[in-house]
Amino acid sequence: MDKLIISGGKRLCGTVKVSGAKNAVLPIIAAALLGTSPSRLMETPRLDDVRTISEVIECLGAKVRWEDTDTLVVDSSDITGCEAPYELVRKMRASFLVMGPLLARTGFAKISLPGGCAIGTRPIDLHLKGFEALGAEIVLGHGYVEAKAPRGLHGARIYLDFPSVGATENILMAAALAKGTTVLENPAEEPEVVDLANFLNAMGAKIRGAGTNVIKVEGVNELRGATHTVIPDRIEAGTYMVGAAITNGDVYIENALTEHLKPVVAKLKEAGVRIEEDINGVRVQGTGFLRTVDIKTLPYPGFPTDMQAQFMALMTVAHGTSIITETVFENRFMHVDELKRMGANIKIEGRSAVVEGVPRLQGCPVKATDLRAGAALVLAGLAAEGQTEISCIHHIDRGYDNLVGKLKSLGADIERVIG
Ligand SMILES: CC(=O)N[C@H]1[C@@H](OP(=O)(O)OP(=O)(O)OC[C@H]2O[C@@H](n3ccc(=O)[nH]c3=O)[C@H](O)[C@@H]2O)O[C@H](CO)[C@@H](O)[C@@H]1O
Ligand SMILES: C=C(OP(=O)(O)O)C(=O)O
Repeated sequence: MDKLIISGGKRLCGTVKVSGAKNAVLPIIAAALLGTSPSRLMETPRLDDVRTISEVIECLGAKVRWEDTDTLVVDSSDITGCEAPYELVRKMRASFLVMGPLLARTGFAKISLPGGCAIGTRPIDLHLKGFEALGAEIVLGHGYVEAKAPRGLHGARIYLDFPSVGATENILMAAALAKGTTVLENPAEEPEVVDLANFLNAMGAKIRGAGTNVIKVEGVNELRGATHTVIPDRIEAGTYMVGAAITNGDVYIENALTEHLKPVVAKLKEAGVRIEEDINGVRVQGTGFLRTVDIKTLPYPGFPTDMQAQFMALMTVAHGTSIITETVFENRFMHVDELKRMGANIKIEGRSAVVEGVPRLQGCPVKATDLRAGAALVLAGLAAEGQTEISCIHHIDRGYDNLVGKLKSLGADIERVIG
């Protein structure tokens, strides 16, 4: 098992470019299954999750190849299968996003029930509610979900009890080929949903209102492949912004869209971090003094849950007390125990963590429990006194493209030790 070894205390300085968004490209790769001709996806990040979902759609008969460093070509002209196996779906929940396209394209889909993961049970009831509303028959059994629509799908009015990102995306992909009009109420409004809708429209879909609280879809008979540039990863960008702040550094994050990061920018400014936004990115400078601030995670446009762990790492070395409340997932404080091993002073009270800032963290061996918890430990290690050794870094490999290379280019003392 590989590990990361970080010697803390180095200021991050310089320029880093943000890669394409994991949470945009995964549904977009799934959506390419709808196309009867090849799609070219530019700014595709080199992530384990991209490899996993590529394996899933190859199981279904799609052909996937890299055209150059960051362009992925997906050819789903011939779909030969309708079943996504457990060993792939369990690796990455987002594999479940192939259900909507498969159902719409072939009238049948059999997908392994996605397990939960460290951050919560992560059910799929809203996905299935949407598919049934569109006319699919759903059968659960033997760890699989089967969806059948032999006569095709039809439009429907669907209300989501919670603005689930995945359910919104799965339903949009299914509705794109349904007969008639679908109205989706209370959908997720994340930028990644908008990017998916833009890709689907480039394929010939008729989707209006993505990014608002009502989305309308006019079903069409066929979708063709399209060329699309994936939006920058706002969570990767936010992670490097916190990296600059926690090391009292000075980092220009190229390609960052701060429009997608308003709550993170606002909270970093409240904490005393200097932020200069421009059309090509954002400059983040530490000011030598960090104030604690309170955060509460919410669906977009609220503070993103995917930035909660990273921000908590920052608050562990700020002056004062911070209350961090996680409202989206029921178990997303797995990083707390590991940060406490490094000397952080954190108490969990229900869905909130009370963080008392300490002067400095101490490097030590810690374990990544999930993707963003791992990112938080990297940030803590960059600021800590001494050496931090992070194990189980396969979690981190899911969502950060060339993390070690990018941090090294900013002056971090970090090595990946092959285990
Ligand atoms: C690949 C991808 O895009 N992952 C993101 C996506 O995950 P994902 O799409 O899984 O997250 P959801 O928005 O669906 O989940 C949010 C909440 O809704 C609940 N829920 C979800 C579906 C459902 O059918 N029933 C239900 O109750 C979940 O348990 C969770 O408590 O959005 C999350 C919330 O922004 C992010 O943290 C993830 O990084
Ligand atoms: C939770 C995340 O991703 P996933 O939904 O793929 O687990 C994340 O990106 O923080």
